Formats: sequence, structure tokens, C-alpha cells
Amino acid sequence: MAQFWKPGTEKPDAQVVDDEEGGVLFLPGSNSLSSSGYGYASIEKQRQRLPVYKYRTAILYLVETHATTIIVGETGSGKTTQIPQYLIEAGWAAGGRLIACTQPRRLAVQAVSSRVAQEMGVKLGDQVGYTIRFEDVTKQDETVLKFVTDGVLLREMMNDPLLTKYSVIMVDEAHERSISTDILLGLLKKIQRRRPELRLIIASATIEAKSMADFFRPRKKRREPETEENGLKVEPAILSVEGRGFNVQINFAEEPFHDYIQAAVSTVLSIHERESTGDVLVFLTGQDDIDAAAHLLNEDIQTNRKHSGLVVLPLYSGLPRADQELVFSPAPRGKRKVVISTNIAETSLTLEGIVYVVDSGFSKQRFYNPVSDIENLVVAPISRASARQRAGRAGRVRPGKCYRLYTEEYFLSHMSVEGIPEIQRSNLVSCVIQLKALGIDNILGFDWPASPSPEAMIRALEVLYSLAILDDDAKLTSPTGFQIAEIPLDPMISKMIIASSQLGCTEEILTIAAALSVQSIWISGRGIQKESDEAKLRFAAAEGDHVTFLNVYKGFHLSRKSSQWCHKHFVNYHAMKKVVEVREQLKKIAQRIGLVLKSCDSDMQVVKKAVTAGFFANACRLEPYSPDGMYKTLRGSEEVYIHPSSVLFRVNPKWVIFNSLVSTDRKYMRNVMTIDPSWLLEAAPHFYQLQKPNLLH
Ligand SMILES: Nc1ncnc2c1ncn2[C@@H]1O[C@H](COP(=O)(O)OP(=O)(O)OP(=O)(O)O)[C@@H](O)[C@H]1O
Repeated sequence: MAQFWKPGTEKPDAQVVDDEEGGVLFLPGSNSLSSSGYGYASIEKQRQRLPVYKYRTAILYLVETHATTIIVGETGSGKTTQIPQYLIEAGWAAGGRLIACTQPRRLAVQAVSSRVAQEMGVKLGDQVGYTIRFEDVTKQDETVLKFVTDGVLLREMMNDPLLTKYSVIMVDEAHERSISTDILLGLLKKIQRRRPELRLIIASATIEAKSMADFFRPRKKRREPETEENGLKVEPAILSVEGRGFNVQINFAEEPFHDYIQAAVSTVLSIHERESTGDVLVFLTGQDDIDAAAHLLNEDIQTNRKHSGLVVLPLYSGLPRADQELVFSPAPRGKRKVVISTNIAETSLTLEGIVYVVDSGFSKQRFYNPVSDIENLVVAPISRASARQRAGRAGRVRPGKCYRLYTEEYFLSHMSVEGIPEIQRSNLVSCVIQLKALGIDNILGFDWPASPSPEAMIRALEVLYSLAILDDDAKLTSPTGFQIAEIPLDPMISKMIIASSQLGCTEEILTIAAALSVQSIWISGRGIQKESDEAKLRFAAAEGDHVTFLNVYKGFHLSRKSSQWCHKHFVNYHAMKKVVEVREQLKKIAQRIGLVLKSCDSDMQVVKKAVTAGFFANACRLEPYSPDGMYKTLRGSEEVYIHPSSVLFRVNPKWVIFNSLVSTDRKYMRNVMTIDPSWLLEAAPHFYQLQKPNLLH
């Protein structure tokens, strides 16, 4: 491996510590973990060895005296698992109050809450619990510490706008700057003005602490006191936790790799041949990459005896829960586990056996163009902050190594320090509906940590009017707007579900909505394209991918959810199990908000009308005489093509709608369905007839 890799020269990034106005604390660095080796210390001893332990008193002092405390500390220093416990020990959960700790991702919420419950010696769901979308593992009068996704806390605000139950809210991994984190930060700042007793902790390993402090600093007039009457400082405090867990040796590629999937596979095999024991965590971009890499590795394992000790496990959000949880179990005796993951494993997670991290340097990111109103999921370089987080998944319980599949020069000169906040590169439809549901009417005047573009806001409002979610006064409509705000999905999917209740095809549309929640129900990959295309033809419906999903779902049920059936038909078994899981959850929500659950049997026209009711804005027309099947979107006249994975690829019907776009050499529509253009006028007369009267001719 030596000829391909060279150790990084980068010094560990300096911690942000200086702030002229805030309460800044420097304490001596702690490297106790590195020196102490790793054995079977009791949990209490392990807790005391973490770098954050030396700061326990300082943290509690700052939280006591400051409305907002910003804590920056290396990955693995103990922020997530320890600080909430210190707060409980100091009495912040006494008298029926609650402490919340938010995470951007569901998997992290489950993993850290179960670790903290274990450390506290309590049953998960009793004193320590978690709530994620579709799942609440807490007890009303018993839980004092709740791990939640940012989105769940926003939903709680619909019933309790001031979050009165909580004494302290810790927003963890704040550097990720998901849309939900940004909305949450803006709302928490608002809540602080009404509830000065609420304490906020903003934590991350890679956050720009100064700009976060600027955001939370109240705008004050000259000479106004910094301390309120009750002695609480409104000026945010910044604390830098010095010290790291175990050392992680960073290695960069000597030369750039052209195929990062192949490079990742070769690196894993070299690690297996040359390095001592320890599991490997590989970061790729999405399900297709992961499946391709897993396929290549498994092929090699079957043919090469030297590699038979490898066990490959994929990890992405579209996997069913039980399969995701496999990554937390130890590798079978004498085997080396290789987890191949999206950035779902990038923050907060501790996978105990991981010693080696392989970082492709890429992730799938949303990019939204408000002019064409098109959102693309694009494979793009990650930021340096992300690269540090990825490396930080090693070195948590013993020293580790990170192999970056890019050069150091590229890292230093081409990768941005931090990513662009999601709010500045996304379609804002879901975000606006959430704010409206929380009673925030002046969305353009909202205090954002990073402002979204006014064009994107206006576009979102336009779509929400056309979906009949907002009325002429820009308020949520009743009942549609309020029902949609209750469904924790993209409003276009929610609208499709609500329309299906009126059209009598809820059973079918719930299946389609669930299938749209996974990246792909098909197995694809290098070398099996022909067979998988042929298998797809057995289910292909002339109406397009949505009706094809229904055919596959029916077949899966008739086979009694058999993995052999999936294997035979090139259907992704994991994805189908996930579809069944999500469908169950959606059914419960549909019942809760009073939708009529009905099947339309074989009347596919109503199914297509329901899909159109949600996705009319993504309508396209085939360009006349286009030899390569070019379509133009009705809204932005954007050039798009049917994705090769669609059953309508090369069929090229005149009118179609799609669910999403992916950009590679061209913009491709994924999940495509034929439509009758007159349905567009039925579904959204304002949108198509009044604004653009000649559009449909
Ligand atoms: N499930 C677990 N099993 C074993 N050790 C764990 C587990 N979870 C956490 N730890 C130990 O606790 C340490 C601190 O973890 P914690 O998640 O609190 O750190 P953090 O500072 O929040 O890191 P990050 O910024 O990466 O989220 C880990 O480095 C590891 O040593």
C-alpha cells in the first residue's frame, strides 16, 4: 500500500476558542485515552477518561450562567454521550423537566440513546429515550433525557410552541446545517426571548463557533447591559474541549483515482491483506455505489481464498431497520467486517470494531435551481469538515487509520472548509409548510442562521398555492394544508396521498409513496444490466414506473416476501422489506388524519390522477422530432431525459411526470409516469391555465 499512500502533513485543525465578548474558557488538553491503552475498563472509568470529562464543571458553570453555550470538541471527545448525563447529574431534569439532545439523523438518535441508557444502567425508553419520525420510545412521566431528530423537535413545536417541557436543549452536530437544524436554530433563538430560563447548547467537532455565536448574540443597543436581571448572560459562551480520543493516522492518495468505487474496493482488499485486525468503514455516495462496491467485493471474496475472511455490510437510509442494525453487531469470529455506507454514518456514530476508514471524498448532495425550479441530487466533493467527521469514525475505542481516496493537495486547495447549508441549496416547499404550521407568517423576515434565496422562497410559496396548501392570505388551508403539515413527508407525496383518499385508491398510493421512499427497488450493477433489464420487463407497466411498483409489490406479497423470489427477479430484497415497513407507518398516519383507506382494484387511471395531483409541477413534454428522447419541463423549459432505469426508457411517451431528477452527463428523470395533459389542468388550474394559458397545446 505504501506506494499509493502518503501520510497527511496537516496538523490537527486548531480549535476555535477566541471571542472578545463571549465567555471563553481554555482548559488543559487531555490525551488520557491515547496514553491509557484500551482494555475492559468499567463504563464509569471509560467515561472519566474521555476528554470532555475534565470540562464537566466548566460546562455546567457555563450552562448555569449563559443562555447559550457553544461547545467545540474533537470527534469522539464525549460531547454527545456525556454532556446530557452531566446535565441530569446537575439537576437540570429535576421537577418534571426534560433535557433534549437533537441529531440530524435517525440512526444516530437510536445509537447514542441506547449507548447513554447503557452507561446510565437504565432501560432504553425509561429515563433515557428517543423519538424519531414514526417511532416514540419514551415514557411520559419517566423519561428525563430524550434524543430526537431536529425534525421531531420541530413537530413537537406544533403542539407546544415554546417547548415548555424542556430545561436544556442541546443541538448536536450543528455543523451539518440541515434545513431542520437551521429552522430549529432560528426558532430556538425566538423561544429564548420568551423563555429566558431555557438553556441552549450548540455542539460540534467542526463548527465555526464564532459565526454561531454571532447568530445567537442578541442585537443590542450601545451600553445595554450584557447580563439580564437574573444574572443570566445573554452573550453566548464558547468552550473549546481540547484533546482527542485515540490517534487516527491520515493517509492521502499519492495520485488522484479516476474510479472511486474501484479504488475503495482495492483499498479494502489491501487493508485486509496488510493490516492487523479491525473492521473497515467505507464512505461512498449512495445505494447504487454501495451495491456496486459490495458486488465487486463479494465476487472477489468468493473467488479469492485470501479474502474469504471479509464480511460486507451495506448501510444507507433505504435499508430496513433490522439490516441497518447489523452494522452494530461484532463481526463473526475470525472475520473482518466491511461496512459500506453513505454519510448516514458520518457523524455521532461509534461502531465499536472500526479501525480503518476509507473516504471516497464524495457524497450525494441536493442542489436546487430556483429559476428552473429543479432540484438535483448530485455526487459532489465533500467539505473538509465532513472529511474530518468521516476520519473521526475511527479512533473511538482504539487507534485507527483513515485512507482518503484523494490527494492532500486536493484536500487543501479544492475542498471547502464547511459545506453550504442545505437551506441555500434546496427546494423550500417542506420548509415553508413547516414554518406556516408553526404560525410563522413572515417567512422572508425570519431570523435564519443563513438566509435562503428570496427566489427559492417565492418558488416554494407558488408551489404551495398551486397544491392548495396555502390560501390567498398565505395561511394553511383547511383541511388540506393542515393534513399535509401532519404528514412527515415531502408535501408533493403527502398531497398525492390525500388526493388518493378522495379518488378511492389509498391502498395503491400508499404502496407507491413507500416505494418512492427507497432509492431503488431494483438490483442493478456492473455486469448484470442485461439480465436485470429483462427481469424488469416482466413487471413493466405501460403506464410507467409507479404502476410497475404496484406489480412488483403484488408479486412480492404473493411470494410471501421471499428473498429467493427477489433474487430471481432482480428485485432488491432489502428495499422491498423497507417498502413494507414504511407502508405500515404511512397507513397509521393516514388513519390518524382521517383518510379513507380504499383500493381501486385495477382502475389505474385513478392511481395516475392521484400521482398527478401531487406531482403536476414536474410535468414534461417530449420535444417533437427529438432523436434522443429529449423532453422539456413545462415550468422551466429545462431539457431532461428519461433515466435508463425507468421502464419508459426508450418508450418516450409524449406527456410524462416524474418524481425527481438526477444529474450526470444530462438531467435524467427518475420514476416516470405517462399522463393525459388535461389532468394537469384538473389538478392545478392556477398553475397551468391561468399563469401559462398556452402551455398545454
Ligand atoms: N456504542 C459505543 N460503544 C463503545 N464505546 C462508545 C460507544 N459510544 C460511544 N463510545 C465511546 O464514547 C466516546 C465518545 O462518544 P461521543 O459520541 O460522546 O463523542 P462525540 O464527541 O459526541 O463525537 P462526535 O463528534 O463524533 O459525535 C467514543 O469515542 C467512544 O470511545
